[in-house]
Amino acid sequence: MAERRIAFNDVLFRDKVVLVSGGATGIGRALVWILARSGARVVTCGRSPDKLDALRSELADHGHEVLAVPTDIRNADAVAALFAQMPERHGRLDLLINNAGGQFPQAAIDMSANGFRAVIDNNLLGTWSMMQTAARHWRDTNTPGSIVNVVAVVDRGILGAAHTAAARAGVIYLSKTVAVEWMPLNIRVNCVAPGTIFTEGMAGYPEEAKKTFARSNPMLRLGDPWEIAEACLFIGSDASSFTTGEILRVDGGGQLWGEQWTQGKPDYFAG
Ligand SMILES: CCCCCCCCC/C=C/C(=O)SCCNC(=O)CCNC(=O)[C@H](O)C(C)(C)COP(=O)(O)OP(=O)(O)OC[C@H]1O[C@@H](n2cnc3c(N)ncnc32)[C@H](O)[C@@H]1OP(=O)(O)O
Ligand SMILES: NC(=O)C1=CN([C@@H]2O[C@H](COP(=O)(O)OP(=O)(O)OC[C@H]3O[C@@H](n4cnc5c(N)ncnc54)[C@H](OP(=O)(O)O)[C@@H]3O)[C@@H](O)[C@H]2O)C=CC1
Repeated sequence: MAERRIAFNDVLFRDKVVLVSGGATGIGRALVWILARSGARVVTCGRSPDKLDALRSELADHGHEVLAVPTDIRNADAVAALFAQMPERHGRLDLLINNAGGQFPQAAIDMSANGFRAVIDNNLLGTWSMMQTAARHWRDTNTPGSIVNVVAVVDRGILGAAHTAAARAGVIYLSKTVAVEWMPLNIRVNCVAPGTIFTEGMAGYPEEAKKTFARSNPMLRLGDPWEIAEACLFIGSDASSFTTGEILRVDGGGQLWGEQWTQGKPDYFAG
């Protein structure tokens, strides 16, 4: 990631301040790298301090300074404390990328109330807390802003992940709503919907399912975190100044062709 080619020029984010949630691994880590190399001042968060320390030192080895603050996005006080650090450190915020999130694969019929709620809490309520806190910051400082929410492709549901399908659909329609409500505040709100992307997050999925993931799109391959990061950069930056309320699917065409069973394909659908 220290060397990989970037599709955009290196002035697009020069001196911009960008907050990326969940930056220590996977798509978030690619985002932190690409933004740091594009001249942005990057702030990130995550629950695990160890993972954030590793990220910080990896970037420092290449001359990039990243502010990485242990924060659970489900905790409103922690989110407020995170935002309070930014003006102190960087003076402002230009872009928020809500990438933190996740779920576990399970048949909907077996989900416990608490398991369902945990995924809604993480992906819908946590993301909303970040969005609203950022919008209040931009309103109170009378400065423009941009939000990118990393969601998922929900057009055909997400088999074996009903809780996250519900949460992501919630984020998408929340985004469309505030894209209009917050335009008087000069805040753009867009979503990037990744298809199946090879990240550390895949560790929680059964081997039987992982073997079939490449057939979830007509490219017959998994996506790379860098491919999602570049899409987030495009839609979050001034390169997309006339775009708001949009969903950019980056899924190798998976919304058109392919099957994705997060727990393996049931016999009923085989053959
Ligand atoms: C986008 C789609 C692409 C799907 C497409 C497939 C492509 C795969 C590629 C990867 C896609 C990714 O999104 S990768 C991102 C993956 N990363 C993550 O998921 C990290 C973040 N996730 C999490 O932290 C957890 O999954 C989450 C549940 C949301 C939050 O955790 P908590 O600490 O709050 O949870 P806990 O307190 O431990 O548990 C709360 C309840 O959830 C239940 N629970 C927790 N894990 C469970 C499990 N594996 N199986 C059953 N049930 C589980 C517990 O039993 C509890 O219920 P009770 O027992 O009833 O109390
Ligand atoms: N990979 C894929 O195929 C797809 C991924 N996505 C979504 O893209 C995003 C990134 O996923 P990916 O990179 O694959 O997965 P990872 O598990 O690698 O990354 C998720 C990151 O979010 C952080 N995180 C999770 N919950 C919280 C929380 N409550 N507060 C703060 N940080 C949190 C994690 O760190 P920590 O555990 O330390 O908190 C972790 O670094 C997620 O929202 C994911 O669901 C969507 C579609 C497909």
